[in-house]
Amino acid sequence: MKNVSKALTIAGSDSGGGAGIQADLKTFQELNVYGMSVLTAVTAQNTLGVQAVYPMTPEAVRRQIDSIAQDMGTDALKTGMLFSAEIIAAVAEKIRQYQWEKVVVDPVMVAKGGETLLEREAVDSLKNDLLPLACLVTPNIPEAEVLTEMSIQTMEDKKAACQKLHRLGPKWVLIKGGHDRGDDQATDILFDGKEFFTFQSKRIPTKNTHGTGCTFSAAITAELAKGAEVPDAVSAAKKFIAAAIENGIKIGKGHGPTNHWAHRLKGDESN
Ligand SMILES: Nc1ncnc2c1ncn2[C@@H]1O[C@H](COP(=O)(O)OP(=O)(O)OP(=O)(O)O)[C@@H](O)[C@H]1O
Ligand SMILES: Cc1ncc(CO)c(N)n1
Repeated sequence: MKNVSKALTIAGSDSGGGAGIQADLKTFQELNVYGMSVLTAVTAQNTLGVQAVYPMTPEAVRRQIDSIAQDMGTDALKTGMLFSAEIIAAVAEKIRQYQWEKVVVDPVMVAKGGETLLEREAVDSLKNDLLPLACLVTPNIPEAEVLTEMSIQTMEDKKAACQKLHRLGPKWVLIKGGHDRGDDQATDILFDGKEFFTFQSKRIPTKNTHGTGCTFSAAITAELAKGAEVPDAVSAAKKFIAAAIENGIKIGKGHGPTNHWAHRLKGDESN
C-alpha cells in the first residue's frame, strides 16, 4: 500500500463544477494528493452566476471536520466560501482543537457576478477568528481592500496592504493580481513579515476565469501537503493556474471554467 499526502477543502459547492469544492478536489487530484471536503454551503451556480445559496448549519460543518480529523487527518487544508460568522467560528474552533497549522485561507467574498458568498457582518470574524490561525491568506485586490479598509492602486499600496494584513496574524500574505486591469502581467506578491516575493505570468486575455482563485489556493494547499515551503508552493501553483487559464475550456454561456488538466498538456506534471 502506498502512502499519499492528504489535503482538505472547507468550502462551498459550485453545482457548475468550476469553482468551490469541485475546483479544489479536481486540483488536488491533478497534483496527486488525496482530497477531502467539508461543505459549508450548497450554491445553485453555473457559468452565468449564482442563482441561490443554501448554507449548512455550523453543527454540520463541525461534524464533517470531526469525521475527517478523527480518522484520516490531513496534511494541509484550505478554506474557501464560509458564508457566515457562525460557520467561521465553527471552523476556527476546529482548527484550534486539531492544532492544524498548514492552513490556507482564501477569503472568498463575492462571486464573479457580484453575488455574496460571505455576509458583510462576517468580515470581522474572518479577520479576528480565522486570520490569526492561517499559515497563508490569499486575497485578490478587492478582498484585500475590504480586509485592510484601504484603496489598492499601486505596487506601493499592495505592499502596504500586505503589511497591514500580516499584522492580523497570518504567517504569510499573498495578494493576487488577477484584478489588476491595467497590467499586461498577472503579478502576485507574497510577504512573510520581512521579505517580499513576486510571482509573475503573462496576463491571458480571456473571460474563462471562473474559479481561478479557488484553483490557485487549492494548488498551493496541495503543494504544502506534499511538504513544499510556502514560496515554492506558490511558484508551482502559479504555473498550474497559468496553464489552466491559458487552456480554458468552452463550457456554458458565461465565464467558463479553467482547465484543471492543462498542466499535463505542458509536460508539467507535478508529483
Ligand atoms: N487573465 C489572467 N491571466 C493570467 N493569470 C491570471 C489571470 N487572471 C488571474 N490570474 C492569476 O490567477 C490567480 C488567481 O487570481 P485572481 O485574482 O483571479 O483570483 P480571484 O479573483 O480570487 O478568483 P475568483 O474570481 O475565482 O475568486 C493569480 O495567480 C492571478 O495572478
Ligand atoms: C462555491 C463557490 N466558492 C467560491 C467561488 C469564488 O470563485 C464561487 N464562485 N463559488
